[in-house]
Amino acid sequence: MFDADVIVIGSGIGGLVTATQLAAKGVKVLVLEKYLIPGGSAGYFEREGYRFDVGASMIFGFGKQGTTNLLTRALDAVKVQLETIPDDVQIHYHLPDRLDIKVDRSYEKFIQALGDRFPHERQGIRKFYDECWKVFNCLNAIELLSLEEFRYLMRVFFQNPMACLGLVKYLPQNVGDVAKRYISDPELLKFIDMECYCWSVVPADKTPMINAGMVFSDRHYGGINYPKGGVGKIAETLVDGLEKAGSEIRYGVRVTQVIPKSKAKNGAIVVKLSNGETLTAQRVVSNATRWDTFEYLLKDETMPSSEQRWQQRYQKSPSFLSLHLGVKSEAIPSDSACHHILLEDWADMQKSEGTIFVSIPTLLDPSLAPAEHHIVHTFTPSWISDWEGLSPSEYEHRKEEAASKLIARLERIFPTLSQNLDYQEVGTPRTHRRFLGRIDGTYGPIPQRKLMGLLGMPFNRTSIPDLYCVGDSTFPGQGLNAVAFSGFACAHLVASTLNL
Ligand SMILES: NC(=O)c1ccc[n+]([C@@H]2O[C@H](COP(=O)([O-])OP(=O)(O)OC[C@H]3O[C@@H](n4cnc5c(N)ncnc54)[C@H](O)[C@@H]3O)[C@@H](O)[C@H]2O)c1
Ligand SMILES: CC(C)=CCC/C(C)=C/C=C/C(C)=C/C=C/C(C)=C/C=C/C=C(C)/C=C/C=C(C)/C=C/C=C(\C)CCC=C(C)C
Repeated sequence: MFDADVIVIGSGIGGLVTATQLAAKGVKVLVLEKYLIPGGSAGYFEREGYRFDVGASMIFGFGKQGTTNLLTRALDAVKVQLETIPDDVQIHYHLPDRLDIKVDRSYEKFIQALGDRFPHERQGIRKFYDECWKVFNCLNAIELLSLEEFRYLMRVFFQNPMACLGLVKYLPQNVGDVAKRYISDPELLKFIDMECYCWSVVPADKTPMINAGMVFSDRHYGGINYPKGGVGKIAETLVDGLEKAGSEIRYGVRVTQVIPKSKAKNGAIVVKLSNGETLTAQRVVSNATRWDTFEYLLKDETMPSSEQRWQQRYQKSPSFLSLHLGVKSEAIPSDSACHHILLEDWADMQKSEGTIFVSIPTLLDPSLAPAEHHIVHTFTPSWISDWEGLSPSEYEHRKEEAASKLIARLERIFPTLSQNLDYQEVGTPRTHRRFLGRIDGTYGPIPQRKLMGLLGMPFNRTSIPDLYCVGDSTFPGQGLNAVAFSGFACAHLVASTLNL
């Protein structure tokens, strides 16, 4: 029986980065995953020769230089590598009033294209995106570890005081306020809203400036890079590294309860499994969302007041309705971009099934589909409430109906899509809840109202002794590179409590 120092509940990228970072420091880690494969939202499934990504598809963090390339660094730490394929265009936007913009990997090309569409705002566009670079340059100049660890804060401040002061300045700011300082055209401000919404699922005035600095700059610096073999390879490769470093992962193991050490007989924090087993460790890290951790795994405890306050500040974002399509290659011109955003009416941007996201990873890695075929992974925000209380036949009918509507809308970009369908599978918020173990299938926390940037996001420590949280409901929020940061920070903090 493996005697672990640290137990990590869940093998999402947040959990796996925590586990591998600790394992690289010589800690014995046991990861418990309820599903059959690792990765969570960055997992995959296979059907009829297609390998579909379940969620994450546009991957930041695989750059080669600086300090913000956290996925590259996480793999390097446990001596494993992954081949990636550079994506030349981050997103091709198809927006109302024929606003058609490609975000090129080259910053200058992107700024030129946006300026051509809004010539009267050329200067404002440059100033706004240049300010995002200031945030990124501060982040990319410092070692990225736990902001809860005082010695690190002192060290990083003395090593690079200007970068730290820059970050302190931007931590309480939101994108909307910065954009409005430079830009006044209402249509361009809507475009900036969409630039934020498509990864933060909130408009610019609720999106933290630190996160935008990462996304709007890193796409031109390290770039968007797709892992060869599919997004699932990231988690699989991290698991290889974890095992090489002497730690373990168990699959098909659902944690049902965490018992704080004050209630446990031997004074150590306890984890109970659905098969009746109980395990103890010196520290436990939960990669389940904070809602799942405090409302389900700690259901017998009074909710700590810090968590109650967090729940008042943040709400669950919608989940997604996902359409996994296999299509004949005739439907997709070979010079298409891999990622697209489609919206016909600005009033619908935040509505359920309003904005459509598209990812066609086979344009970068054809091995994910049978020869002469593509994957068209299409998703759109959708609330769990729209899918509950239905009979099995109503549920199936609602899925069919939603899929047909999405396909019809997508024909604005790919006019022969419906004629070329080969495979179709629909995932709903219920699917995300069931397979990813995420409450209501949520994509993560979003501010209830306009907040001060990232200041309200909790870090990794919780008020339950020896229990830590990692993943997208901890600082700095959603995104694989963001949860990788949360994993680096969590492992650093846990290691410091173990005097490593
Ligand atoms: N880039 C993109 O295109 C994109 C798209 C969708 C999602 N994402 C990102 O994916 C990230 C998700 O990462 P994450 O690390 O927060 O977590 P995650 O939700 O991906 O992983 C959590 C893991 O914990 C497991 N788990 C949950 N409860 C459990 C229990 N009780 N017992 C055992 N296992 C349990 C789940 O099965 C899952 O594997 C998010 O940041 C999200 O933004 C990115
Ligand atoms: C000492 C003193 C005085 C002071 C100090 C200060 C400091 C140091 C501070 C610091 C800070 C920090 C470090 C911070 C950090 C941050 C980070 C890292 C962040 C990150 C972020 C990232 C992100 C946000 C990302 C994201 C992404 C995403 C979400 C994506 C998504 C996508 C999707 C959904 C999609 C899609 C689309 C299509 C398909 C089209």
